[in-house]
Amino acid sequence: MERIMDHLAHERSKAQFSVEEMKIIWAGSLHAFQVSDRIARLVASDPGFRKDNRAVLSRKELFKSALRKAAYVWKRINELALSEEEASWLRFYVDELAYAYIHWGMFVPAIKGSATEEQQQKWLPLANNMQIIGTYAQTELGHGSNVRGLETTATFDQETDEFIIHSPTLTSSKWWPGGLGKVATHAVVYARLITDGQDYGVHGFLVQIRSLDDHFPLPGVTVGDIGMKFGSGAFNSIDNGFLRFNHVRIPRNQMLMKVSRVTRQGKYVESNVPKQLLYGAMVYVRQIIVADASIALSRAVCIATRYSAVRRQFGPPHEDENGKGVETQVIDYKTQQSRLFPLLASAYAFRFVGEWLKWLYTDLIQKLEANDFSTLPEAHACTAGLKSLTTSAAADGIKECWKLCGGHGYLSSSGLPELYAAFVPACTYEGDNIVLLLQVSRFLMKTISQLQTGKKPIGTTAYMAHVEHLIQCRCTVQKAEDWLNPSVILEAFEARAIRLSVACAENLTKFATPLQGFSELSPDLVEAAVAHCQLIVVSKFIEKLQQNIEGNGVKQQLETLCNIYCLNLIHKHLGDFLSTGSISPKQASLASDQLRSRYSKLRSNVIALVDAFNYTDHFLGSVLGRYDGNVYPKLYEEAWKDPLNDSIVPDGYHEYIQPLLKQQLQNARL
Ligand SMILES: CC(C)(COP(=O)(O)OP(=O)(O)OC[C@H]1O[C@@H](n2cnc3c(N)ncnc32)[C@H](O)[C@@H]1OP(=O)(O)O)[C@@H](O)C(=O)NCCC(=O)NCCSC(=O)/C=C/CC(=O)O
Ligand SMILES: Cc1cc2nc3c(=O)[nH]c(=O)nc-3n(C[C@H](O)[C@H](O)[C@H](O)COP(=O)(O)OP(=O)(O)OC[C@H]3O[C@@H](n4cnc5c(N)ncnc54)[C@H](O)[C@@H]3O)c2cc1C
Repeated sequence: MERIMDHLAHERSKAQFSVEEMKIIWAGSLHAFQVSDRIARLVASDPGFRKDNRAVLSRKELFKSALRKAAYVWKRINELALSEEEASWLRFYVDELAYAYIHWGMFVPAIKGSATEEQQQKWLPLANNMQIIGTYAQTELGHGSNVRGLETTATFDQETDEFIIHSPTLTSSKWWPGGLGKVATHAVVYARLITDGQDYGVHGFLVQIRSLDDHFPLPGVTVGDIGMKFGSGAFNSIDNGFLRFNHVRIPRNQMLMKVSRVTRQGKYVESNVPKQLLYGAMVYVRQIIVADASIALSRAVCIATRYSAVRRQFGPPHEDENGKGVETQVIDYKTQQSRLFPLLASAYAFRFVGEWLKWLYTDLIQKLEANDFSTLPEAHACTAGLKSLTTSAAADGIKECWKLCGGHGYLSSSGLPELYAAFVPACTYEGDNIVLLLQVSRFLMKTISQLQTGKKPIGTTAYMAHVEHLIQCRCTVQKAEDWLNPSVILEAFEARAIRLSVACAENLTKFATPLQGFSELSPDLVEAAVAHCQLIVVSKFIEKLQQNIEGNGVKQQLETLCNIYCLNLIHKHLGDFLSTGSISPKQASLASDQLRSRYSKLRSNVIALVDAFNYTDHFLGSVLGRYDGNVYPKLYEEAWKDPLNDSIVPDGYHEYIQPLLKQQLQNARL
């Protein structure tokens, strides 16, 4: 036991940089670090937030436990008079999915984004004080990605000045909204607005669904939970629900009227605000999900890295500090490094691109407030594309992390199965990842067609202004060290992205209609979108390194991580880089040489780099990822806690094992 604990301490002593300074870089600022650190410790030390028994609870127990915790969170927020920032850290570190997640994450943002000032004044205080609990009811049983295809209707009745909300078919039943099944009292419901016999398409409506007195569904409302979901724990603590309306009436002023409104006379009036703002809550949440992806991936990487330093298998005998022969740490296998270190680099890359996306979103909101809608298409493309790119990579990365931990990674007590089960639906919710990449490719094709009209591309597509150069330029790398030059890397990624996009644009002209072309070429369009989004991540990482980064050795570590992130992408997408002629086979081979050398450079710093995430053992929820590295005794202790070990002889022995053994013994004796 002592040896293992000493072992991680020894790893920490090898770090060539200031972990404390890196913690601040990871958190985003000294202030963010201090607040999050304080709240993380507060949660970890409060037995009311215990979560180590989640995997063995039944669905009903798990759900009730999540309700208890959500109520306790609210109590503590009020008792401690936490600020909004502190409260959101508290919810984050409690790490239990419950109705509050959708209430704060989507219901409140939907009201803020789509309701008029007057409506916000009425509804936001109710929501902010939890006098009502809300959900976001958009998806239907038959319609998820295709929002324009939603069937629920909201028909204006001029006589009573009300909308009649109705589910005309089974497929129009709302399906999936979180917190809807058993908890929410209100919902922002997306429905087709019909007035004067005309269908004006999908709009948002605020609908009360349960009584505030006895919690029963209101007349005309049928509501329930959609059933168990993938994995134990994870999303099963939340009541994703179904909802049907049978001619439910709501006052006209419960239509969210920022984008358009219906007058007392039933006239549909559009404002000067683009109708896409109705989808504003999705842009907001997609931006947050990018930050979530870096957190989910960094948690898994922290577990896999610490465990890889503790775990020893095979190898020439080494001597430990006491001169005793020991096996090789699995982290020293080059295969382990080539699977793990790019994930560590990705966690940092996603953190920084998430930071930038938050800035882009804040900038968008400021512009929208000033009636400047010019950056909305780019913000939509960036949030959609980066949500897709980072969640797919993080979900795959978490899965890889459990494999990196071998058999023990498959144990619930490793924390990895639940982390994976809780995170993998991020590839689907808030927009299926492929559907979102197709949105990016549409934006790219539009940008390319506008180049011919002389329109100057801006923001993340600014590189397209250099199309003539990027189409014919040759990568200048001649030796492995040349791959450490950020401008060389950037140009290779720009060349690959633009060449894939231009090839798609040219191929699209060969089809009878754009629709047919988009359909036939959609796999290529998705690849072009991925290349563009990877370029954004690469360029934002490089930009981060150009900032003033303080702390002994911190910048050097970030440079190595950035090199690994970029070179590993080249290695993974070599087909694209070679087929577009963005680099040559010889240069690809030099990139691999450089990548191997970066792994060796990073090796002694990896434990400190995951320590910089500053995750408490409570938040990590993993025996394998414990800070002290004391894995084996704790695994043994955890095994004893399983309910199956409550009794020596298992329940069922007398019914099923004993008679079987007896029968077989008798048969043998005959
Ligand atoms: C697939 C989508 C994006 C739209 O497809 P489509 O029908 O082709 O286009 P539209 O006619 O709707 O759009 C016209 C125009 O607007 C652009 N646009 C689309 N969305 C946005 C947006 N959010 N912001 C700004 N602009 C937008 C679009 O690109 C078109 O531009 P053009 O210039 O080409 O005309 C859409 O239907 C969609 O978003 N589908 C995904 C559905 C989804 O994400 N649902 C989320 C439900 S809530 C949820 O999942 C909650 C989960 C819980 C949790 O978060 O934990
Ligand atoms: C855990 C979880 C929580 C959720 N919470 C909510 C919530 O709170 N509120 C809410 O309203 N919704 C919620 N959803 C629903 C979610 O938003 C939808 O599942 C999502 O938008 C995808 O839609 P879908 O499930 O209908 O998939 P589909 O659109 O049916 O996708 C199925 C397949 O078809 C492919 N596909 C679809 N369209 C195209 C296309 N045009 N081109 C190429 N391929 C295509 C997809 O790539 C996918 O492979 C939640 C979902 C999950 C899993």
